[in-house]
Amino acid sequence: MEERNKTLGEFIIEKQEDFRYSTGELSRIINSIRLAAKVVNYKVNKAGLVDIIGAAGEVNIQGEDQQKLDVYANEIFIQTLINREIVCGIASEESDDFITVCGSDNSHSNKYVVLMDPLDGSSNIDVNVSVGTIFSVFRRVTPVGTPVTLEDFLQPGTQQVAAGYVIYGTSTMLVYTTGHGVNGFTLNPAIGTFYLSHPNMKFKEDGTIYSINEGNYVHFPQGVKDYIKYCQMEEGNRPYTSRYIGSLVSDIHRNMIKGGIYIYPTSSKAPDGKLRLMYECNPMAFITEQAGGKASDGFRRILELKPTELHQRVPFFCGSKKMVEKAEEFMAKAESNS
Ligand SMILES: O=P(O)(O)OC[C@H]1O[C@](O)(COP(=O)(O)O)[C@@H](O)[C@@H]1O
Ligand SMILES: [Mg+2]
Ligand SMILES: [Mg+2]
Repeated sequence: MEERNKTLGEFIIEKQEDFRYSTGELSRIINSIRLAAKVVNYKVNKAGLVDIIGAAGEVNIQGEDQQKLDVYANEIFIQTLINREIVCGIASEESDDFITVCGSDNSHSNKYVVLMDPLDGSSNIDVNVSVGTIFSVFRRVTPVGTPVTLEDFLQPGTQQVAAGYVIYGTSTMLVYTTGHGVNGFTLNPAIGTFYLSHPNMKFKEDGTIYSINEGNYVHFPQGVKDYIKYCQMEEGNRPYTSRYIGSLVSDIHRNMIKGGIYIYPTSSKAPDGKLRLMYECNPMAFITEQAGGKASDGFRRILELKPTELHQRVPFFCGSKKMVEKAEEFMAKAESNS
């Protein structure tokens, strides 16, 4: 069958042997994410019609006003994973603590935990701009048959067995890796099937797009200010193009296809940065590296950071390898001059 016409289901069955742990559980997790994404997509596409825009009236553990779609997406993904009894634990941006999934036989027999940002880009919901979902999968480290512990979640990103994102944009796509490259599937809404539309996705080694919220310029570290000025200088293929959607998934997806860098640095307003290591930076870093790009906190490889808290934030530099390396040069130079 022509590669592009392959469905996600056919792809998973064929690649079964590619999974780092060739077990049906991992493919069933990806399939469950697919099913939940279709349900969320239905609402996202009709947000204005079905009154799922606006604030839900609660503040989440991040101290952010939860949007109705944050809450809805969180419930759909969590319930789907629980009902299909394929994971032993779930952590979410929208849930204070991790969720233990013991199974109907109370056996805690499953081997994988899923961490997720159920709705990424919340500020875009009310203005009809693309949003996403991000997920990360680890194999538990405590004994199967016992309740999961925080230790099963707080693993360095290098231990991920799968990671992916859904982008609810001009089309809905599921992009994921199991450690053997990155593949993108586009939903055909007429029949509700995802088709392999972007096989073996790769980051261009260099690029001319930089994505950063320049409104915070005055609050940025000197190295970031110096890199922004570098991007804006008239020299060679610069000035670069500035593109910032305000949805991590969308900005990184575009930069992967066109070449570019996304930066969410520390600032006097966000001393650790804004993005969360466990369910935003780790999964996007795994995908980025699998696509030949680079992801760091400006100094250290994201995937090697040892997590200490479920919702911890880190600075995030992610994208085309040469662009991230150039930004890291400016960070190191500013550090040595300080
Ligand atoms: O509005 P800011 O501060 O530039 O932050 C935008 C960033 O915040 C986020 O929306 C954070 O994700 P959530 O929407 O899941 O909280 C990213 O998707 C996006 O890149
Ligand atoms: Mg997010
Ligand atoms: Mg979110």
